[in-house]
Amino acid sequence: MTQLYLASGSPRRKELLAQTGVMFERIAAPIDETPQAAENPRDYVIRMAVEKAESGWQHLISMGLALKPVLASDTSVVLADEILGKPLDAADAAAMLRKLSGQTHEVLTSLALRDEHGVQTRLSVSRVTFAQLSDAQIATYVASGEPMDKAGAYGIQGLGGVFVAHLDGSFTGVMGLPLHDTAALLAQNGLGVLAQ
Ligand SMILES: Cc1cn([C@H]2C[C@H](O)[C@@H](COP(=O)(O)OP(=O)(O)OP(=O)(O)O)O2)c(=O)[nH]c1=O
Repeated sequence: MTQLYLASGSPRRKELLAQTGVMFERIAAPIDETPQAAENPRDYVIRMAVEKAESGWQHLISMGLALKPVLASDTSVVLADEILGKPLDAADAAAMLRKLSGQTHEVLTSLALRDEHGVQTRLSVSRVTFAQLSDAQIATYVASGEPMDKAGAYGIQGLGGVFVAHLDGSFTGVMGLPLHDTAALLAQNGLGVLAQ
């Protein structure tokens, strides 16, 4: 029986949430992901997860579905206060990877859990150091297609993992859903193995 709804179209989040053993269904939660002028990156990722969870909650109400908690998340790559979202095209992906080359950036992944009492949030912060990348390596990686639907134009769980020289934080957080933080948030609501 469904215990939770996941308001996300991300295949990574579906796969990671399944690892927690909680029974869930996915629902769509389309929102406008444009950052506000001068918005702090941490405020931005939290706001995105809250808006996705709220959109999912309103969807349950409008469809007359059973009201179960709605989980949503957002991931941004932040380099020196610049938010790198998903690349617009191959040229944008290559430009992001040139910026990340040889540098340490932060990956922020927010969580929001909406239920009848309101919304609870968490933020996972990881620091990722990229090796120095050559133009040829960037071109080959962009041609693989992997960067296109990912924040910062890379996937640590795929070929992009070979560029990661060092990680200080949560691997699953960088991938899009920090498993421990997610399980801890669910446990506060009596769900999942950490609630036992
Ligand atoms: C940095 C990084 C990001 N990503 C992915 C995770 C997210 O799916 C995506 C960031 O975009 P998001 O806007 O956080 O999520 P999304 O649009 O893919 O899905 P949703 O429907 O939940 O809004 O980048 C990886 O898969 N691996 C990585 O190493």
